[in-house]
Amino acid sequence: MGNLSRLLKESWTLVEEQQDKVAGYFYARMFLSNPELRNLFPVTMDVQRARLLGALVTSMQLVDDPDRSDEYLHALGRDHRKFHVEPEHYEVVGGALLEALRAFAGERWSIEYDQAWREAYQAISARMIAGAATDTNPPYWNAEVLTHERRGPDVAVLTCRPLQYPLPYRAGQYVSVESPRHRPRLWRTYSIANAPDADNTLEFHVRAVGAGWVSSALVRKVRPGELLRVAAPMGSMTLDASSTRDIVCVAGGTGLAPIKALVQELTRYNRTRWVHVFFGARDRDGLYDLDELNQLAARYPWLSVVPACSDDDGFTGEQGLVSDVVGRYGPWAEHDFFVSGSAPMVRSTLRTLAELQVPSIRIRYDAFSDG
Ligand SMILES: NC(=O)C1=CN([C@@H]2O[C@H](COP(=O)(O)OP(=O)(O)OC[C@H]3O[C@@H](n4cnc5c(N)ncnc54)[C@H](O)[C@@H]3O)[C@@H](O)[C@H]2O)C=CC1
Repeated sequence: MGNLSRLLKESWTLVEEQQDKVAGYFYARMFLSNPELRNLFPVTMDVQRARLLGALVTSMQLVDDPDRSDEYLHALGRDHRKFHVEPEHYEVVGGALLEALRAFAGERWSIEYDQAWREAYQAISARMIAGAATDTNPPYWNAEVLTHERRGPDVAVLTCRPLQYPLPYRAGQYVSVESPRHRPRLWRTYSIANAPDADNTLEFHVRAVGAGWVSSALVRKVRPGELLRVAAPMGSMTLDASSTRDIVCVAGGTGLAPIKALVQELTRYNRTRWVHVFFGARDRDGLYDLDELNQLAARYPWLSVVPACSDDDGFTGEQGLVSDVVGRYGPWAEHDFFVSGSAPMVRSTLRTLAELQVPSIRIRYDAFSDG
């Protein structure tokens, strides 16, 4: 670990347990010094509160890994154009962040820590600003909802189409989505569940969970004909067309979305790579897209699908967490992996794969937040 990243981690431990208060103070400072910034944020701040601070801290942790962070931060800068963020706003956010950290770290805060956060923030914001500046696309796309299908009490599969410009993306990537009618200024990330196609349709798989405000609106309120806003694509869980390795996809719940897009892309050119999809859900109803996956498997001989239920004794297929089920098959040492689901599901799957000696360089996944 480099010195900068050590200083950041060390100083973060001074405030980590008071994150909520740090976030509250951070926003208060920001809005006090620049009241016009308040309009960039949702009316109700509950959900937003931990977001910006959380994203800043995650970005800080990437400072040691310029290759990974460059691509990520350029994309994040492009994505932030949807908030109408201007370069000068970055300075205000940086100032408020430092004030909040200083206020809560107390006497143990040092000049060294102060400089480390300044330096890291400067590097991050420069890359985000550069990413935004080179983007010639609109800050977001207005997209009309075409179809909306409930697949169980909490899950919906919906499709939409950008109105004016096509949205360029790669299969496996994700975008932020806003419903201006039902949840103005609240954005939540979803993977696009289909590969890019000529009619520019985008498919999303959404589960309404707990405090997930945007997700509950997308499942329960949004109807065909309404407009959504969709921001710039992000994420690196994409296919390497030059690889000749066979593929294993591990999906938990609606984490199936990007896997479905990857499989669809493979149907266009794959002849030689075996593709195994493990699809885990709590119960049979949670296997909301299994019929379509089975139809694809019937049509493409290189595709196999293994469904698994973790909380359904009556299910006759595989039982258990999908992260364990994948470990019962194999051997997997020569495969490319794609993993998608909740953060705990991704962590458990990575542990299983590490035990099976799968080199981490062959595993692709994107960190995803719920909301
Ligand atoms: N909607 C989308 O476009 C995308 C969603 N995601 C994420 O996927 C998740 C899907 O959530 P739900 O559908 O509610 O799935 P869920 O929480 O019901 O889990 C489905 C299955 O995932 C596995 N799993 C869950 N927790 C696990 C753990 N701690 N260890 C090992 N395996 C575990 C189990 O096999 C379980 O049956 C969400 O966290 C969402 O953010 C990820 C990528 C895209």
